[in-house]
Amino acid sequence: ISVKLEHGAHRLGKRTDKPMQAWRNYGLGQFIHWGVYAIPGGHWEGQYYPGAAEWIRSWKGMPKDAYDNLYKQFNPKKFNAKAWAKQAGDMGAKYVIITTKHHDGFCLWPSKYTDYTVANSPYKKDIIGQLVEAYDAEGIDVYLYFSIIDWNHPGYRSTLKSEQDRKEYEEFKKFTRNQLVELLTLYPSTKGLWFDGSWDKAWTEQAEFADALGKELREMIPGLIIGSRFRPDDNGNRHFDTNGDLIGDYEQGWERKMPNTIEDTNGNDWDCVMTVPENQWGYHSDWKGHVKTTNELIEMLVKAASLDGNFVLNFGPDGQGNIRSEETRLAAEIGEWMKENNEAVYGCGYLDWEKQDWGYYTVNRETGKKYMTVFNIPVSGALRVKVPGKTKLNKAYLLNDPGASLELEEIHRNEYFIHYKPASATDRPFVIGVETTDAKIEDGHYQ
Ligand SMILES: C[C@@H]1N[C@@H](c2cn(-c3ccccc3)nn2)[C@H](O)[C@@H]1O
Repeated sequence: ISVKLEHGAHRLGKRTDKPMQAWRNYGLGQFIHWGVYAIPGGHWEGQYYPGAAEWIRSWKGMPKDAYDNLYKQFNPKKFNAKAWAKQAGDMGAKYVIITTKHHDGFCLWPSKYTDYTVANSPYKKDIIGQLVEAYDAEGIDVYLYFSIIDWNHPGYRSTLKSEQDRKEYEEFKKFTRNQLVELLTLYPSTKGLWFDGSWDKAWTEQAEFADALGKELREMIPGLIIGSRFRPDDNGNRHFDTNGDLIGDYEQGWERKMPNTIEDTNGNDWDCVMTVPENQWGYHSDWKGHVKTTNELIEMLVKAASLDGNFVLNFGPDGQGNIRSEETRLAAEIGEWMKENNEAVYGCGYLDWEKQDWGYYTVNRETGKKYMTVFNIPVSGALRVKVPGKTKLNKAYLLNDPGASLELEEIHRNEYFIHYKPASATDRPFVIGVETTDAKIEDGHYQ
């Protein structure tokens, strides 16, 4: 039985409107984490900060007032919004999520509700405005990242311990609402908001306020898309309310991790946001540990599409506004692969055929066309394909050579080998298109 909630999920089931259908079909997105944390880039006075670079203010090795004065040095002379948008377009990103304000509270737009903004830095100009314009011009939908946590605002609290806390937090709530209304007013082409830092206990007590705020924002921009990390329900639950229903338009639980099965996704829309190194969102000048390869990232992208999710790859520009060379190379190589294979990603989702070891199935939601993206070629060269009971596999072809059919061998009912040995050694995954029909027998009923 479900309990009555005033501020639980405001909708059950997947949204089917056009803006959400477009969201569902993006496949690949770009995350941009940029702010004053890019200036120290994970170091301070010669000391290496091992944590996530955008969190350096919370590090004991970083004096808070030193950090809070960094904005007086923020003057990214190399910043070129058009170049960033072009690079994202060439990579094949269909949407971008841009940090307007991270946990430190520094605003990349000229907010009139605080002095801690780019307008009061040597750079002066509106960064969000330039990025929105450039990405819109590139045909890449813009989503704005907004952190509820704001270490700069005097009224911010992680928990409310006293009446004084509550009083000051009321000012913080008004400020938060004002900044969000300001952002959607200044940048009305925004397609959605990606909230972060909403885990604090203080915020999870604000069900009524946050529910009303969400309604107000959705009224400002029809079709606005907001994930499950924005607001709590009556009992402080986030992502899923007390009845287990998703609070928001898609599940925002996959940060630096991915679901493995369709069951893991609870049948919801979802996005996975991913860093290139293990855990750096903002610019860190000295990446340590494993840096993901192009093939690893392509596999995450295709795996996400195969499980009805979007994959969002993070970029952390440096203090001058440069995109670093590792990210530039990844964007180019992913883009090269997408140019040839994006038919298996864009507009594609979960095909409920039995998962096989060679890789992932995706199916185009409009056309029903089915794709196999192969990462692991068996030593035999025989790709095993199990199809559902009523399905017959008629043809398999390389996406980049649709004319030539691959040799099919029926093993037994509903199971085939597609014989494939690459002509030359390939170091990238490749896509096989498959054509099927529902298997009927003479008298027209299914076997
Ligand atoms: C999208 C990413 N979310 C932010 C984050 C993640 N976390 C966090 C905090 C505690 C445990 C696990 C994750 N805190 N802030 C990161 O700073 C980045 O913005």
